[in-house]
Amino acid sequence: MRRVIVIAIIFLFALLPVLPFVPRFWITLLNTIGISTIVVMGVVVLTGCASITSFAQAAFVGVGAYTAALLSANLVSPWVALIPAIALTGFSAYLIGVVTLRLSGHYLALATIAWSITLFYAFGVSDLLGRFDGITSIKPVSFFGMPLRDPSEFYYVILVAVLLSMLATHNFLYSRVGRSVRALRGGRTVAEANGINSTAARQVAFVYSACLAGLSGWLFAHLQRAINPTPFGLSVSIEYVLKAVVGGVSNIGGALLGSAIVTLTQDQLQNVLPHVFGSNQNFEAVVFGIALVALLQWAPEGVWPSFSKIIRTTKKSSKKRKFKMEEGPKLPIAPLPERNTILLNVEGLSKSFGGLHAVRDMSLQLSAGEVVGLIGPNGAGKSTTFNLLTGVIQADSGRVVYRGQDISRWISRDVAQLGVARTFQHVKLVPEMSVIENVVLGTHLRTRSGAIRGTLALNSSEDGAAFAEAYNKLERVGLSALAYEPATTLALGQQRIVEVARALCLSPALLMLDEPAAGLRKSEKEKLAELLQSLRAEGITILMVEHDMEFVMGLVDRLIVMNFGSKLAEGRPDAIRADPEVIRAYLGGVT
Ligand SMILES: Nc1ncnc2c1ncn2[C@@H]1O[C@H](COP(=O)(O)OP(=O)(O)OP(=O)(O)O)[C@@H](O)[C@H]1O
Repeated sequence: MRRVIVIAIIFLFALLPVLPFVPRFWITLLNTIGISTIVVMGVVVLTGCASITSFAQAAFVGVGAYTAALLSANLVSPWVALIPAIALTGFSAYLIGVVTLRLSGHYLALATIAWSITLFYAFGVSDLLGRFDGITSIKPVSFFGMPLRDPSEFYYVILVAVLLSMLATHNFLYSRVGRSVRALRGGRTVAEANGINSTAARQVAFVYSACLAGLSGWLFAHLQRAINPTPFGLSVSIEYVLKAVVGGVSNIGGALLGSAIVTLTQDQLQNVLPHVFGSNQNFEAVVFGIALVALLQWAPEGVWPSFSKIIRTTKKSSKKRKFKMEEGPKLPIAPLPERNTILLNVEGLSKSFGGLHAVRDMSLQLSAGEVVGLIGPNGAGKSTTFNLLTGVIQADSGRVVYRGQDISRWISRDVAQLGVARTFQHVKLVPEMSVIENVVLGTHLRTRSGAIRGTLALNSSEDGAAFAEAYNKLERVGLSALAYEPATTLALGQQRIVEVARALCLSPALLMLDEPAAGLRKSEKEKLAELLQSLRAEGITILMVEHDMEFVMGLVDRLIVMNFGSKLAEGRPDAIRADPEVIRAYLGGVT
């Protein structure tokens, strides 16, 4: 049904230019909205998914437009110039990204402003690009020998470009690489812990959004057939961000909605206000600014969430994205180390924060296949030890050897590559993703599809296998019934178990669980204990921080007790329970 409605809407838009009662300026407005939607979709990918704010998008449109104008004027047909226009824009974004994406937050936003100004003046002072007068008489795009000079003819090129870029962006965002970009919304720590290179993911988002801007620039050049630097300046970049914010940065539909709302509102204000105020001053900018502030008060997440809610209510259905699962090619499984061999050897690990010794001269050893509990009072240094072992933070001194390899200076994603999976004390799920999408992030290192395969939807078999694996792990932890729910609607205890399922998707040899039983009910704890026992039986080594002594004592082979950053005691549960030092420091206060 949904497909029929979409096809009907596309058909209606395709008919517009030939309907006699449709005024010409509608087509002009729709062309503007279409060209802008493609750029704003890039802003959605950047800001809504990768948490990057860029004010350089108009400048990237300029790179695409000038490349198209130069190539088609001097050398080749406009169609042939399309690929270099997109590729050169993407490449310039890659170069800019290499030097700029190390920054984050407002420093990054400021850097993109600097790039925007730089490129604007580069266009304006270049003789090749016609300085501030620009390039005129750009060749029109031809279709089977017929030049598309009229905006109502070029409208179809824009319509197809908008539809294809929406489809491509959808494919991209729901592909393996797109998910790694969206995972950035959960923070870089969780992305890296699952083996995702968060810097590369940011770079991919930056290049992808620039490619969309390059396509938009190509369309702009051949629609206007004359370009100069003005539409590629900073104020236009700000307008693109504004459109994304108005529409809603978290959805592709928000790009279309935001572009349409802002473009149409600006147009109407320009028409109406001179009559109201009796003068041709720039009143629309003032009224538009006030309307925008009011809108953001009413809908801080943009218009799309309210809009989609209305559609869903009228359809009387709840929207839950399902994913194809394929039992065909299984994902690779890393062989487990031989039972009882030394898996992890930690010697003299220390870490201070300012003057605080969070971990002090900590040593421990894990053998393959055992379950070990790391316990101790609050602030004893357990989570810091976890972070040191998994490369989230670097130790001041000491050595970590995993399966014979010194990994003391390794970063998180490289440690994950060795089959070390973890959960977090403070749950780290990606809020914008469903439960199963969060879990499938754990398969990142066991899958290979790149951005191009994903964008062209050529990854369905591997993706299907990844989702089958994720569903399988959710079944294993008892949460498959909630697979398609938004992750953050689950109870906190269940969210912890989702993290366990995600960690299992990594096919780990060492599973490190930070307070997995916190927030669980008794029956849920029993199920978790059963799961951990079955993992032990399979040969997976488990290191677990836990405060629930009843849970931990019945499960572990060995306990390591920490206090004030150091190891206080180590031994079998019975011995630890009877240790007077441990009772004094910790167990005396724990029930
Ligand atoms: N990034 C940080 N910056 C500064 N201090 C930190 C940081 N991380 C941990 N600490 C401090 O290091 C000490 C050990 O913290 P840690 O979280 O490792 O303890 P813990 O044993 O896991 O405690 P809990 O059981 O309460 O989680 C605490 O005093 C904590 O405040």
